[in-house]
Amino acid sequence: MTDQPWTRERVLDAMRGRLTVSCQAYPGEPMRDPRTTAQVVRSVVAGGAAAVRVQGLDDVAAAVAAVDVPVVGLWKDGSDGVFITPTLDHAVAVARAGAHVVALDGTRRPRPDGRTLAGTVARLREAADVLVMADCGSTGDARAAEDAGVDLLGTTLAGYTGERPRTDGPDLGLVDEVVAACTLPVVVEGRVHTPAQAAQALARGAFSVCVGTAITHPTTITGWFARALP
Ligand SMILES: CC(=O)N[C@H](C=O)[C@@H](O)[C@H](O)[C@H](O)COP(=O)(O)O
Repeated sequence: MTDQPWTRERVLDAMRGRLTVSCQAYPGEPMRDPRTTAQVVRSVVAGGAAAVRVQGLDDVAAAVAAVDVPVVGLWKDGSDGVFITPTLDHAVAVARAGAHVVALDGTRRPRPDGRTLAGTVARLREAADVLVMADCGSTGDARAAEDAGVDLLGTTLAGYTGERPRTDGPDLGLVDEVVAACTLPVVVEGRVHTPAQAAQALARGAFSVCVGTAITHPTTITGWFARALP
């Protein structure tokens, strides 16, 4: 629980130049349990995470109760097309679960509820006092999301929407483009697999860097090691 409210300014100050850790287990996985998420969240905060990113309403609520750092919340519904907090209803639910930042699909693809991103952001702000992070897949997405009134631009969907190649590491080319084209803070997210890549991303002018798999997904990390052996 927070002693002081996570105002917009406090959230941005906490994240600026620092590490956000995404703590997600996927449907059917052994760690897919809000209590486990809370333990992982506490562990990464102990290691220096300045903010956490958490998927699912119960997980968001558990994370907010577990740590005193900003919680970026999202609700994944499905795994194809627009699935990261895809509708206004999903976004409002994530905010009501206690997220300080609501991450949502920030692409220009049609949304399942037929709303525009700008309309979604405006209605979400009427319903809750939260920051909004747009998960983008290209510079065009980022420009459109900035115009739509979000607070933060994420490179989360680079390599997942068909507009950019799926690079092995973070898409630093996209980071350069978005930093040059937009004025909002840019969060580098997606395939940041080493501390050096995280530092490189920030050195390119990003506002913050978010790491998921390489810190919190043991099945994938184990696979990297297992496959490296003869
Ligand atoms: C594309 C998509 O669905 N990304 C998701 C968004 O929340 C998560 O599955 C990622 O783990 C997260 O973005 C962090 O990225 P990485 O795990 O590569 O460090």
